Amino acid sequence: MDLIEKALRIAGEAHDGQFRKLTKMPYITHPAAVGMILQKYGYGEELIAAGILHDTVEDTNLSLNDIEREFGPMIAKIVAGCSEPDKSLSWEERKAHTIEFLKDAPIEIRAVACADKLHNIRSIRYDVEQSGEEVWKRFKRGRKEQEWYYRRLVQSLGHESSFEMLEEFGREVVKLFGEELQ
Ligand SMILES: Nc1nc2c(ncn2[C@@H]2O[C@H](COP(=O)(O)OP(=O)(O)O)[C@@H](OP(=O)(O)OP(=O)(O)O)[C@H]2O)c(=O)[nH]1
Repeated sequence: MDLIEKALRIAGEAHDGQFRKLTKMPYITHPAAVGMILQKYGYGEELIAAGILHDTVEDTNLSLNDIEREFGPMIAKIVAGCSEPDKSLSWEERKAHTIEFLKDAPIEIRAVACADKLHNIRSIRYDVEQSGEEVWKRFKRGRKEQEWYYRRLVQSLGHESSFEMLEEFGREVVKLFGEELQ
């Protein structure tokens, strides 16, 4: 079976019944959008499949072994790189770990993580445009902390080298939070 079709079927089933935070939007719309973003920026089917699968280990019953068995070591490595290793830690510790890890992560992990964060920040912007500042309440931390997280993500993802999708992510961060005051 085509790799992307297989990723959609497996992720679709694994995320069945899950929704984006406090919405009626089926969760699978997010990983599918991440795959589409990667396709738009010219990445190949292995990265697109990894993008579609990126939240399966963190948020569903699938394990990294399941992903490696079905999709091989490269896709499993990317999914591992996009998963928070310890969900029991505080929000601050988990996000600080992501920021540090992405600084010198392999480019294929940075590309999928960037597509993930790009879709998340765009959906926040659309939600704020539609529903106003109430939207921040659905997250574990509010606007100020999310601003800190997204600005650090732009720096961290560009620590080694920049790429086209990261430029777009940087523009989205400025659209939502404004230029950073020095
Ligand atoms: N923008 C947005 N995000 C949503 C929505 N529903 C779920 N999420 C997920 O929520 C996370 C941010 O929510 P927080 O409350 O700040 O943190 P937490 O769930 O990770 O504890 C994002 O994770 P992340 O750590 O930034 O990345 P990742 O988990 O996708 O890798 C994102 O994937 C939604 O409707 N809009």
